[in-house]
Amino acid sequence: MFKAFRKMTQPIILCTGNKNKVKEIIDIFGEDFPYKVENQDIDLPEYQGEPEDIARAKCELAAQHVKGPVLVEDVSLCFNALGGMPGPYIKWFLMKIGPAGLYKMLESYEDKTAYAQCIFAYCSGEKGAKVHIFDGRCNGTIVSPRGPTDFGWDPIFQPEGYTETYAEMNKTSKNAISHRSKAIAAVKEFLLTLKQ
Ligand SMILES: O=c1nc[nH]c2c1ncn2[C@H]1C[C@H](O)[C@@H](COP(=O)(O)OP(=O)(O)OP(=O)(O)O)O1
Ligand SMILES: [Mg+2]
Repeated sequence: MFKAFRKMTQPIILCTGNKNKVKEIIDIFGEDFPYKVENQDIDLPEYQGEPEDIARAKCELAAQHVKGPVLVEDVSLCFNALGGMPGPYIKWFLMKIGPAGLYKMLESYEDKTAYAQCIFAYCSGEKGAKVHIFDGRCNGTIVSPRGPTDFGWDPIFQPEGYTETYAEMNKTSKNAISHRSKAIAAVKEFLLTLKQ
């Protein structure tokens, strides 16, 4: 079946400055993924707005810069009690108040549910090429921080149906159910069926 695919000669450039993302993305694509994916740490400005529009704009900037196939992703952490905030602004909240501060934000609310959202955007980089969007979500609860603190808000996000936070889970378990893996499943399907 794989003979039907022609490997792209040009690598897909994954534009992100986040090394933890790169590791998870490469692991989730897996070894049998027939495209070469290379990371470029390009600091792309992020617009304000809806998550999909942010990812789209980020992808357009990446494509202009790389002038070839690009993949970007934008992650939101949305608290249901707060109408989806911090959402795409989670990075700045995390930087200013940390995971424990984020948990405290929900102190006066009974509803501690949240969802993690990962939006991938792909563009071939050809003139006038459109941006393709892929959305992956994982529902969960915001809890007092537990587990290693090496990746963002992982210590406060406990996915639905699990007793461990993302941070406490081993990487294989997180990658099997995460917002990121759901979005990547859609990216993979699209790229594997791309007519070349
Ligand atoms: O699976 C995750 N588990 C825990 N934390 C995570 C995850 N994925 C992203 N994060 C953090 C990184 C950043 O603080 C914010 C998203 O912001 P976001 O703009 O998408 O990431 P970023 O600026 O680090 O990298 P990029 O260069 O791809 O924009 O949530
Ligand atoms: Mg960013």
